[in-house]
Parts: sequence; C-alpha cells; structure tokens
Amino acid sequence: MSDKEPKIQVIIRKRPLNSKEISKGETDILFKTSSNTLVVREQRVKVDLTRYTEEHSFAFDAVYSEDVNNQDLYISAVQPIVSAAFQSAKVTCFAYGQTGSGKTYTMMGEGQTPGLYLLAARDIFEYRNMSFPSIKVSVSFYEIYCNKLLDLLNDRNKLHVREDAKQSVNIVGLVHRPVETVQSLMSIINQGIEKRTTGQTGANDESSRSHAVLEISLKNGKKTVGKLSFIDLAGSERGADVSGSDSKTRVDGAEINKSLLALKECIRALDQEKKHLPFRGSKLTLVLKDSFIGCCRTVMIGNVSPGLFSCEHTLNTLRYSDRVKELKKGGNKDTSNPMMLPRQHSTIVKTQNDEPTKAPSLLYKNGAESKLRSKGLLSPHNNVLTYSAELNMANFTKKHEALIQEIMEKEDDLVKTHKKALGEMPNMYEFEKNIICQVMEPNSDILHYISNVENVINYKDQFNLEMRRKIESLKQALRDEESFSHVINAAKPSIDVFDLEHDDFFENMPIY
Ligand SMILES: Nc1ncnc2c1ncn2[C@@H]1O[C@H](COP(=O)(O)OP(=O)(O)OP(=O)(O)O)[C@@H](O)[C@H]1O
Repeated sequence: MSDKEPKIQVIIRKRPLNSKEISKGETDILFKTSSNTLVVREQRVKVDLTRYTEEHSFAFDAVYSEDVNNQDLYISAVQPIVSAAFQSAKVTCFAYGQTGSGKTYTMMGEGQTPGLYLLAARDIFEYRNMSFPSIKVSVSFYEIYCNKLLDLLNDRNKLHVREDAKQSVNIVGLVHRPVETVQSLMSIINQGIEKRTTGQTGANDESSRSHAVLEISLKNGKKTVGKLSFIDLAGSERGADVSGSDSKTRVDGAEINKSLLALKECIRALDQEKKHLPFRGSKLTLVLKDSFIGCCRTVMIGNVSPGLFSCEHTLNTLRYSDRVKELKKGGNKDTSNPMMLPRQHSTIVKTQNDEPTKAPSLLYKNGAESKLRSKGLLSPHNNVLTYSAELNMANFTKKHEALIQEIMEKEDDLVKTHKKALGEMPNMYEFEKNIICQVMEPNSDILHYISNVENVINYKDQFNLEMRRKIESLKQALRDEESFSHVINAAKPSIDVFDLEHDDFFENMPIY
C-alpha cells in the first residue's frame, strides 16, 4: 500500500427513479456529464412566475450513474481498500444521503443483489484463506440511536464508550463474534439488521434514524492487524429536521445533524493530516476515532435520489460531499451548518427556453425585501442577508445545539437516579418489613420504630425531592427547546426564497 494513495475518496451514486416516482410524473434532474461530474438541474420560479432552470455542477472522485450495479461500484471504489485492511490499514466506508436514496441498498443489497457487506466479506475470506491463514475474523455490529450506542448483536443492549489512559476508545461490553465463513458473517449481519431501529418519515416508511456501524476485525493472536468499518448513516435530511412536532424528533434530528457535522470535520482533518482530530464532537466520531488515525483508507459514498422532488436534499448531499472533497484542493470557508447555509458550487441559470438570464441572488415575497432592508438585515448592494443576521442565526443555532446536549445529559441523569433508587428498593423493602415485624413483637420499642420510620420517610422525601427537581429542570429545558425550535422553524425557509410570513422573526430572536 503506497503512501501516495489517497486516504479519502468521495464518490457519488445516483439511484434510478423508482416506480412510485415515475407514476407521480417525477423527472430525472441529475445528469452525469463525465466520469466524475454531476449536474443538477433545479427548477425554479421567479417572483414574476417565470420558470427557469438553475444548473449546479459538482466534481468528485467518481460519479456512478443509475446503471452501475453494486458489484461494479464495489470493484472500482471499495475493493482496492479492502485488501489494504490486510496491510494494517483501518478501512472505512460510509454511505451518506437522504432517506430512500439507496444507502442500505448499497451496503446490504436487496434480494439477489449483493451489497458491499457481502461483496467485501467474500474478498476478506478469500484473502484470508489464500494468504493470511493465521488471521482470525470477528464481527461487531451496533447502532447509534439518539446518542445511545446499542449492540445489534446483543438484543440492543446499551453500550458505554470509555477512553482509557492511552486515549484509546473502547466500547465496553460490545459483542465481537468470531466468524469463519462468508455465510456465518452474513447470517450474523442479518440478525443485527433485524434489530436495527427504524422510524417513520414522510419520505420512506422504513427510513432509518440511526447510524449502523458494522466492524470486521482482523486479528493475529490478540493483536488487531486491520479493521474494516461499514457505516450506513442515518438519513441526512433528518439532521436538518428541526420542524418535527415533538421534541424527541427534534432532539433526535439535532443529534444526527451534530454527528454528520462532526464526521465531516473529522474526514477533513484526516485528509489534511491535521494532528488534532475533532472526534469528540459526537458519539459517532468518538467511536470511530481509531479509524481516523494512523494508516487509514476511507470511501465516502454520497447516495442521491434523481427525482425533481428530492432536489433540495440531493443538493444538500452533494454540497456536504463537496465540502469533504473540496478541501483536498486546499482551503474553504466553512459554514456552521451544512444543512442550513448551503454554499453554491457552480451555477448556470437558464430560462425555460434556455436563454441565459441574470441570477437573482435571493427572491423575496410580498414586500419582504424592503422590510428586511429597513431593518438593516439585507445588504444595501444586493439581496443577501447581512453578516449580522447570518451571524445571529448561526449563534442561535449553536445555542439550540447546546440546549439539546443539555437535554440529553439531563435525561441520562434522571434515568440514572431513578435506576439507582430502584436498585436500593429491595433493601429498603426488607428493612421496612423487619421494623414492622419488630414493632409487632410484645414489649417492642415504639420510639425505636418511630425513629426508623422517620429515617425511611426522610430518605424517600429526599429522593422524591431530587427526582422532582431533575424532572422540573428537564421539563424546563424541553420547553426552552420548543421555543428555540419555533424560532428556527420560522427561519427555515428563509435562506433561499425568503417568505416573510414570519417577519417578526429577527425581532423575536434573542441577541447573543
Ligand atoms: N442503485 C439502485 N438500484 C435500484 N434500486 C435502488 C438503488 N438504490 C436504491 N434503490 C431502491 O430505492 C429504495 C430505497 O433505498 P434504500 O432503502 O437503500 O434507501 P436508504 O437511503 O437506505 O434509506 P433509509 O435512510 O430509509 O435507510 C429501495 O426500494 C431500493 O430498492
């Protein structure tokens, strides 16, 4: 394995239009223009209702169109790095993208179509049997759901992450199953997949809200000689979902957003060979720390849906992947939230009859432009939100993220306290039973009994008080989060076509 080989490869995979999309009359808006470029034709409408097409062109290491099957994608993008795992590399393959864009299809396959798990498994055992017979293969499979680690090979048992004195990250209690054949590996993976958390979204009923991490370790004796990780990430649009009606969905969404941001930062840092990796930014990157240091090979697959209705999410996936990739060319202004402040790549604007026209930087409805301008929130030179408005929004989003972190910590703490009390209950029960038995004895000491009962009551009062305080504090944090999310929801459609239905948005927004 040469040092000249790129550590990171960012590739894009477009899936075909499905029958549901075809029956709805959806058109394909993605065009592969060369082996590594993809053009998105976004349909837009101006204030005067003229329709025009905006073309966004992106370049990656490779672009795979809808006619490329899993096998071909595997051979060209993943197989080269699978062999590196036998030369001590940490090999990682991510599938990123919107719900329903083909992440699971790529990783797991479907029906008779094998996915990357199976294709890699075949090669792993072939290499092992041919050239490295002493190497033992083992597998672990877990998911990160709502910031919790759950073991998919052990009934979704909750796992804990610890960093030891040598700063190695360990997942305490994670089951590692030794495997000897491709079939046994696949049967274990299938068991894990059945346990995986799925949820409901508008886009795909089976959509996943969790990151699934499959790790295949290669060991010689006790020494790990190589590791392959396949990560089927949660639907990326869930990270931008701050509009869910319940706070659990929002907290969940914010956590996904945080982990995807941290992942992008870690891959960038890895690519730039930075000494400090921001892997503590999320649980996902923390558990993958090992995969970001030393000898690593990473493939990021950005999965995209071709349909018109998926345009916004497709652009977000391409922009995210582009940020990971573009930094390889050196230097980039980062924005704090890839979901909310998208950066244009290369744009050509065409009218419907393909006549080039001037691109409006932003479109505003119902006199919103003058309202914004009068508030000093719109640049006097063009229709771009002023720096202070963007900065305020970015600060606000940061506060929201901190609040969500606080909610998760409070939730954990409350459950921990409750569990501790439950653990003490059997002793308490025995104690109370004893003092009742004693007081029923002839000539019992009633004062002694009273004192014991008082101790029990005091203990329970203290516990109830502590629980009540924790519950109140968590409820307050949830209420605060609700208010934050209202303000963010009001701002959500604002970055592109600014509909100032919520024109009191910036007025209500706290200044930090
Ligand atoms: N390359 C492809 N060729 C043919 N069909 C595909 C392809 N990619 C995806 N599909 C189909 O699209 C649908 C959605 O794909 P998939 O379940 O893999 O999406 P996903 O991104 O994993 O979504 P989720 O986040 O919900 O897990 C599936 O029915 C799958 O069969």
